[in-house]
Amino acid sequence: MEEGGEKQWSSLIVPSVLEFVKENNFTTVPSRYVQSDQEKAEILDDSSLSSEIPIIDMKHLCSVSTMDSELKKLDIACQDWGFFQLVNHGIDSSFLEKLETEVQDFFNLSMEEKKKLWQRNGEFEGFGQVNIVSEDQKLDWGDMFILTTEPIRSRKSHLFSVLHPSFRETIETYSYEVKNIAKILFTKMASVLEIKREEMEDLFDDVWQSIKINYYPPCPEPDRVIGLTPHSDAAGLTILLQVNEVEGLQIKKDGKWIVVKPLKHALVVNVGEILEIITNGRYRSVEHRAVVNSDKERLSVAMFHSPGKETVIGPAKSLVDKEKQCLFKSMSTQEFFNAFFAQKLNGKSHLDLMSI
Ligand SMILES: O=C(O)CCC(=O)C(=O)O
Ligand SMILES: [Fe+2]
Repeated sequence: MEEGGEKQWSSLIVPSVLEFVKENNFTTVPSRYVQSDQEKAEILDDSSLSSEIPIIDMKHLCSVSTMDSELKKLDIACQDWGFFQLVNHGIDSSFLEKLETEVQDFFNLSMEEKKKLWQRNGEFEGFGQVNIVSEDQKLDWGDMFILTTEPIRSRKSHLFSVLHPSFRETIETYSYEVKNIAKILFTKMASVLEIKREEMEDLFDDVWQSIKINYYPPCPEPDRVIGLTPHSDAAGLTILLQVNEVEGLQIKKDGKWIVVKPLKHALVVNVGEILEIITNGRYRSVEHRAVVNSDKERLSVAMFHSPGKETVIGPAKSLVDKEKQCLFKSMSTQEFFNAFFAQKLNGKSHLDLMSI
């Protein structure tokens, strides 16, 4: 669907899982949410590696005496894991608590209130789902709300204006703070990879940031459903807050699923496909998923950071000049996203589109 010359990644409209849970007394999950045994049996969970997911300290990254060793840790985290937990990031704890409470209140709004914020036909932002391309596709056990936060000119006023003013202000502040963290991380990564600083800055100067709030209701048969289908993020960098400290996020490492244990107020940072492309494959965008449980709801807030829609993405020139081998094609962020959202989530399969 085209609007103002921009492609909208329309997804089929699906019912709210939270509403279903609230309105029905049930013990068996509707078939549309039941995953095939094949999908589930494939890989085992492994909790022993959870504690090895790297933790990066932002203060160490930014202070002269500790910078070098923390940069090394960052580099290894992005190469070997594609994921790390960021601590001492500078966002105030009391602010994060406010955000967490408001996010919870937001999903508890009445259905009537939520309808004002539902995806309009063919639109991507608002309450709803993404990557739903057919009526018989299995659905995830979760609801989501998506909003573009940057650039400010791209904000959808019909959604922003309906948000409660206090929540709107919280989202604006959070968006600003997280954007700055993302920009610092991009610069640090450029320095350790010896990508020219200006080249990285130019890519993310007009950063395109969106917020996605995920809500996974409890499920009486958690092992038969999936909260969020295995995927890797299309973005450059995702910065995620595990809101209510309920486990659910898992990343795939060496064929096993590893839990990313919630650390209070730490930010989970992961490399997305665009960063894998820019770094010519040095940094890896890793497959991850969210599982649900039988008695606790789970919430997370993801912030995605990508180059502006018209910006051309491809392996950084200053890197390829040295490495002499270019692994990916170049295309605009918009074209890359068009391809990403035209299909259902399926691990990392769409990165193949960019491979040379
Ligand atoms: O809920 C989570 O922890 C994962 C969310 C996620 O991967 C996403 O929104 O892309
Ligand atoms: Fe993700």
